[in-house]
Amino acid sequence: MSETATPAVAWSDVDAGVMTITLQRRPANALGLPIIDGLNAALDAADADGSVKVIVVRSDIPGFFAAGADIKHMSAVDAESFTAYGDRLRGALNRLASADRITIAAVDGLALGGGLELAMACTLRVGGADAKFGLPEVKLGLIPGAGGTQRLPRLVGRGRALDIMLTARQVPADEAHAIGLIDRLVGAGGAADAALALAAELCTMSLPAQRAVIRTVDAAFDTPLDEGFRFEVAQEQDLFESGEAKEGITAFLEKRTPRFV
Ligand SMILES: CCCCCCCCCCCCC/C=C/C(=O)SCCNC(=O)CCNC(=O)[C@H](O)C(C)(C)COP(=O)(O)OP(=O)(O)OC[C@H]1O[C@@H](n2cnc3c(N)ncnc32)[C@H](O)[C@@H]1OP(=O)(O)O
Repeated sequence: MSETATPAVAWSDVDAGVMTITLQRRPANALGLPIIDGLNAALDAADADGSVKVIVVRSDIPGFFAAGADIKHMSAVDAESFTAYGDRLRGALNRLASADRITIAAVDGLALGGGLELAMACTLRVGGADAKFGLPEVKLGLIPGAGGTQRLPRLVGRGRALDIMLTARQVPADEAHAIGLIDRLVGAGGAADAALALAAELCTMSLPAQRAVIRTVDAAFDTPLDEGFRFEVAQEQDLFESGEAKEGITAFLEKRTPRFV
């Protein structure tokens, strides 16, 4: 089937607070404009629907989550276009990273270059045992220019990040889980189902409280400790005065499941 017949990105209706975004651009989910624009369209749909609490990003291409920026297109653009297209890719990934909801990358197969940078822009990562991860840009004379040099060290530490980026090697899923690059390791081919199960579990909690946890944890990487403690207290205070905390505390005392918004 031609690429034009099948959109590069599809997204589901919202099911109990969960939206699934599926990357389906053959042959390798190369991150060219079809995927960049499709990802933005999917995020527009999520923003338009106030009921989305968790987004799962998965691939429908066997063997690939996403193989990175589109090298075929890269060979055909000049420096100005390279930067312009790069800005569009970076914009889409940063929009994913700042989505006002939890995002989970479900990785079966290869997540390389911009494909891993897309996964690292998500809140959490679930990897199947057959998944492999890498930032091989130095093989192309480039660097991971869609957030990889900033997000990978924050996830795995400076030394491991340099090892992965300087050697351009592919990191198997069990190692990726051991070093903190992925958060859940499941059976081969099982990442999407496991991510959806995790999403359902997350949807039973308070999203405003989860957003505050993400904000305060992310602040820890760029904030002196005392300032971070103050930020944490301020977040806690705001939540305690919110209806969410009142519902959560009341539900506990009434021995029932909280009904969060
Ligand atoms: C209009 C938009 C323009 C976009 C371009 C400009 C954007 C600029 C962005 C700025 C940079 C941001 C930072 C990100 C940078 C990157 O991500 S650079 C790319 C990093 N990724 C890689 O280096 C991986 C390249 N691929 C491979 O190494 C191998 O393909 C593989 C993944 C290891 C699989 O190997 P194998 O099983 O042998 O299969 P292949 O035959 O090699 O591949 C199958 C088909 O898939 C195509 N393909 C694979 N990767 C890409 C890719 N990244 N871009 C485009 N196409 C890719 C490959 O060409 C094969 O296609 P066919 O030959 O047509 O079958």
